[in-house]
Amino acid sequence: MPPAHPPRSVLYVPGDKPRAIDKARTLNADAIILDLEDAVAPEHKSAARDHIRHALQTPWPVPVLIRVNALNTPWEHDDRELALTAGASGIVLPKVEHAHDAHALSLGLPLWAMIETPQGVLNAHHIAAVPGVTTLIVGANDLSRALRTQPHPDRTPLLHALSSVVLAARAHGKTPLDAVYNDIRDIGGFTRECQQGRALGFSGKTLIHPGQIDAANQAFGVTVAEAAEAQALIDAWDAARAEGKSIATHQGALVEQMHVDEAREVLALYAATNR
Ligand SMILES: CC(C)(COP(=O)(O)OP(=O)(O)OC[C@H]1O[C@@H](n2cnc3c(N)ncnc32)[C@H](O)[C@@H]1OP(=O)(O)O)[C@@H](O)C(=O)NCCC(=O)NCCSC(=O)C[C@H](O)C(=O)O
Ligand SMILES: [Mg+2]
Repeated sequence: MPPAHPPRSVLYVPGDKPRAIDKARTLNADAIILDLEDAVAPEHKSAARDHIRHALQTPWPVPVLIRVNALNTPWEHDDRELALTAGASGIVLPKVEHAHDAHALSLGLPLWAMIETPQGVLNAHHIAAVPGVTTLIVGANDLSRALRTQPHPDRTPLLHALSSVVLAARAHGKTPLDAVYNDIRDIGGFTRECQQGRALGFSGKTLIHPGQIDAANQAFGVTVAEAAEAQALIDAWDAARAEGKSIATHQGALVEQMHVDEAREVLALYAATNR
């Protein structure tokens, strides 16, 4: 199922936890990633594939993707076969480092490439340019480890990488999704990180627990007040244009065509997420 709008909230669900998979069906995340990689121990990979195949036999209300194991792992062949035949909405490929990695998993399905290594960040522009790649996801756990950064509440050590991923995705019209927040008890910290991610230009956030969904939907969504403000700006523009003016002001600020386009996008996201 194609997403109606860029996903605000994308929940990882371990492929070897059928109870969590069943629960995910009832949650209000905008998309689901059924995981075969880091959430699943090697001895559970095979059972996880069976659970995922079974889960995809019944329709889902939102797009469901499969995160396969990285290229050149012992699971690559079986994961690829599942990805090709299970009926997923797309494939999430971890540890993409080069454009040819994305080409290697070109299965005719939308590919969400995880940028979670230094090489991946440096090559994000080339990865985002691959036609089948629709989305870039930051994997901050792997990236922090590879960069030897220290945890920081404002993610200062990762800011360059985070912005590089946004830049690469936006340059190619692809969707950038922010990394997971590991402390499932700390909704305040999670909400602040969502707000930071939105400010940096991400469209949404990847999640690990149902308790994170509402905060992500709110942070990356449009409030009633934001929608009203967008409409007021458009009204000011329309009034100015009706008077033959080329530009307008709204509440003392300059309004040009790009602000109107932005306001229309805000209204479109509001409409798509408030049906
Ligand atoms: C982190 C968890 C292991 C915590 O699990 P648990 O202790 O069971 O949490 P709760 O008791 O609070 O769970 C309450 C109910 O919610 C269900 N649940 C929990 N998590 C999920 C989920 N992700 N999807 C669907 N449902 C979920 C529980 O089953 C309970 O249900 P019920 O019993 O019916 O009431 C756990 O949350 C978890 O496993 N999360 C996902 C971890 C994961 O997927 N990790 C891999 C992706 S993140 C990653 O790899 C990062 C990236 O690559 C990087 O490098 O940064
Ligand atoms: Mg990772």
